[in-house]
Amino acid sequence: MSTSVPLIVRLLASSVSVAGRAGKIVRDVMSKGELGIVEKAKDDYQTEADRSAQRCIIASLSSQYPKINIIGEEDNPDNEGDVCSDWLTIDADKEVLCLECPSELQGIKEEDIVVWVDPLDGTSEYTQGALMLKRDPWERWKMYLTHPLISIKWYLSLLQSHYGFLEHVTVLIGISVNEKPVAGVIHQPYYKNVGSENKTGRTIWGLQEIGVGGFTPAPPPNSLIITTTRSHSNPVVEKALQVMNASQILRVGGAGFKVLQLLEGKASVYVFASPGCKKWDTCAPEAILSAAGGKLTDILGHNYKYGASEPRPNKTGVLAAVNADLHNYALNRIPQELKEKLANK
Ligand SMILES: Nc1ncnc2c1ncn2[C@@H]1O[C@H](COP(=O)(O)O)[C@@H](O)[C@H]1OP(=O)(O)O
Ligand SMILES: [Mg+2]
Ligand SMILES: [Mg+2]
Ligand SMILES: [Mg+2]
Repeated sequence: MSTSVPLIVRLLASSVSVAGRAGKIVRDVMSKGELGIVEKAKDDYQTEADRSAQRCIIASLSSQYPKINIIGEEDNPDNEGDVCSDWLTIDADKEVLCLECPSELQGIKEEDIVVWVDPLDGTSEYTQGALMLKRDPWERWKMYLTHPLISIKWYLSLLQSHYGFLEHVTVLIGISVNEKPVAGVIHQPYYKNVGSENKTGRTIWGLQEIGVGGFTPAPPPNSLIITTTRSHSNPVVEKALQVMNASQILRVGGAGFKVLQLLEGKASVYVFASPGCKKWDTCAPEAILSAAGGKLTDILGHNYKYGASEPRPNKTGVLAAVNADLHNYALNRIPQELKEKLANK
């Protein structure tokens, strides 16, 4: 790769390639069927796919950019240095390498950059998607035959909903400079490309001032459609949804997938009034959403900072929208007492 390409563009191009490699690891772990689930805390799981994908990403990026501070979600105490050569990816996406460098980022050095890695966003949906894939096809038919009350339609919709969860899984690589997310990658390992392309997965990228790529942006829906958590709700999260006066609420997994829904016109606002998300969940989505003209803040309307010493949790929740007007609308709808409740937690 030519070193005449500006650092931020090279790093984004490398991140696009390595995110695709990590996505293949995520699919391979699922195909082997041994997920190696570990419970890190209540409702907070890690699988072999989270661990391996992170090792692949961090080893690949740090071998090429040794002075960049790379922070990943998972602790891998046993295997930090153990990365097979097949995982080391030094390719760079050719289309991204041709991008212009934003004027503000022309002189930056590796030391100025912090990269936030979520090797698998939507672990809960990944493990639930696995439940259905694991079941033997013959067992499935037996279940149908021995339960005459279960209609084929009902069974197919159940199957679809579990397979559908895998679509929520993403690999996130967020690039921040001076505490601000400036570029990012969302890779969706289970996205099914329709048409002539016979490949699974897609990679979406964004770069400040330059724009977004890897998908076709769509205008927001005509009515207010909110996207929110499906696996980490609580009464405060629900209260913040009720006050929005939305025409529809979509409950899906992962911060990456919810921001994809905003970018693709499936929803207009993402509301999560709870502290569960961390910096690696929001860095890449925020960078891409801002590059597309959207906005992501906490529930109080404040920007998160992405310096290496910042606390990991996004304590005051997530509020994102496809544009500043809708963000403002949603921000004004959230009652002050709810904002205070989160801020004082
Ligand atoms: N209470 C929580 N504990 C751990 N992770 C959380 C929690 N809430 C949210 N997250 C992380 O934020 C992402 C978005 O949340 P949600 O899907 O609930 O909207 C989750 O996929 C998860 O990331 P990850 O799957 O990478 O651990
Ligand atoms: Mg996790
Ligand atoms: Mg995550
Ligand atoms: Mg994760």
